[in-house]
Amino acid sequence: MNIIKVKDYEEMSQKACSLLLDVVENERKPVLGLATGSTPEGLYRNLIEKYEQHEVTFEDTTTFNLDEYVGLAKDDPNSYRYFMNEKLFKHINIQDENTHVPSGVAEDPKQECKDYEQLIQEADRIDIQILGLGLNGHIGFNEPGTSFSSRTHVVELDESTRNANARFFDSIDDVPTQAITMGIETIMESKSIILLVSGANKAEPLARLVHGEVSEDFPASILQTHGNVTIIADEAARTKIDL
Ligand SMILES: N[C@@H]1[C@@H](O)[C@H](O)[C@@H](COP(=O)(O)O)O[C@@H]1O
Repeated sequence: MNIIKVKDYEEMSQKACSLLLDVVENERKPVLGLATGSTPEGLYRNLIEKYEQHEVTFEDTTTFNLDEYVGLAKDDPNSYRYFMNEKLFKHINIQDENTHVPSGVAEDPKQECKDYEQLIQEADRIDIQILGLGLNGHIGFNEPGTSFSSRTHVVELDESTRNANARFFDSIDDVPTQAITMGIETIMESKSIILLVSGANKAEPLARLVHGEVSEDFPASILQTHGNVTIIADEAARTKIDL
């Protein structure tokens, strides 16, 4: 794993933006894997800025998001589809039909997972996948214990994950109990992966990811076995790693 050391959140976001733009500029039909949460917001702000400065076009870009809450519709401000529309898609020239987020309100969530997986397979590959890091080592919404050979599936969210994400909702009771997430094997098939890590609360999980054993108890540890992973970590997140 390649680790890029940056000073702070803003530098992490800029660095991630330039790596992503390399792909968008050099692939004929770029396929991006995108994430939600607080961590990639700065990256999206940087991408919008580059677009507004006419430095990039997204007209041939396709995107696949990692996950979505079950039960939240696309116009629910806490849905990840809403997040992506507001934080990125509506500000750039990407075509609506080329942006993919699993539906949280599909009548049959299991079928939705199959259809989503199928779409990813049809796109052939994800050129670059952006990941954040959950405090318990989750990637996407793949909680501890998820099989490394999982494909897109429905998950029960850990109480700790619901608590960590409760800050976005009125109360913990409003946080959905289930989500649809790309599987670990699906994520691992991406040609390249960029993991963004910022802030002191991520220092412990980052250390376990880098130095710990590869185990389904800590899903992000699988990244040690991928041939093209870049971790961009700021100072606060790096206090417990030895590099
Ligand atoms: N499902 C998302 C993940 O995709 C995200 O990477 C992680 C960290 O979130 P944050 O970036 O807000 O710390 O938790 C959320 O639950």
